Amino acid sequence: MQGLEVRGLKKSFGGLTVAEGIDFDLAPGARKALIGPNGAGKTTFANLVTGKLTPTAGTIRFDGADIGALGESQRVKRGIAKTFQITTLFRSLTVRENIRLPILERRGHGGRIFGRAARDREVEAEIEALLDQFALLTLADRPVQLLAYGQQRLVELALTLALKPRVVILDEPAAGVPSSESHLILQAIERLPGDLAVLIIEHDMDLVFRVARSIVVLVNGRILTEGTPEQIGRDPMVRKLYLGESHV
Ligand SMILES: Nc1ncnc2c1ncn2[C@@H]1O[C@H](COP(=O)(O)OP(=O)(O)OP(=O)(O)O)[C@@H](O)[C@H]1O
Repeated sequence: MQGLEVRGLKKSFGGLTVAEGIDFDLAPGARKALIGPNGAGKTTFANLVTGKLTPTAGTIRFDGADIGALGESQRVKRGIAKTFQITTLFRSLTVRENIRLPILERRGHGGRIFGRAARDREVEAEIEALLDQFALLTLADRPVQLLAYGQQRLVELALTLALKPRVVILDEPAAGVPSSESHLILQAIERLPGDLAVLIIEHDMDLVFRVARSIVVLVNGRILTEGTPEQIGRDPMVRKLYLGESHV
């Protein structure tokens, strides 16, 4: 299968099992959300997929290949990326300078085929395209620390996309973003490449229901149910356990 294929995933910390029997698929072009109460195991699941954590049991395959033994940076090279956190941005550098860093990293600073000038032009063209995609062109030469919080989160997304991932995990992209800026996040997600597989972990149900075509509900480390937003919205168990009647 193309994309991500997780089977029987389990993670225990000592006697505490925080993921159990998780089967999960993410195909190219997917727009899937992972929701669940605090402590359900969402971040743990994301960290198992990126390789930050090692599973206790289970398999993770990408495009049919077992990637369970690969470390985090090897998985990034294969195309599996999780959003950068604002804390990883260089706050005194400009937006453009920040975006340049992962591009150079991805390209391995290599210049064996092209001359330096041609290579630089390619890098700058990539930066411009990302600035444009994330509506950051007018802010390109401003230090990140002077940007509004929602705009800083857009820079995070741009940095992640600079890695040219095929799977991207958006870990609470709207967390801390004031409602006056949340449309920026929604627009940015809507403008992600169509063939990119997107998994969004988010507590903001408005955002989840707008973006996701499929929603997975995690409770106590297990998948409770998976379905379309319409199915999840009217699932009585989900309403009772998590969403609360007022949300749907
Ligand atoms: N390194 C660790 N050692 C021990 N327990 C951990 C560790 N990391 C996470 N846990 C536990 O695993 C459970 C799941 O945590 P996790 O952060 O994955 O949940 P979550 O669904 O992402 O929660 P939230 O929505 O609050 O971010 C929690 O009970 C947490 O205390």
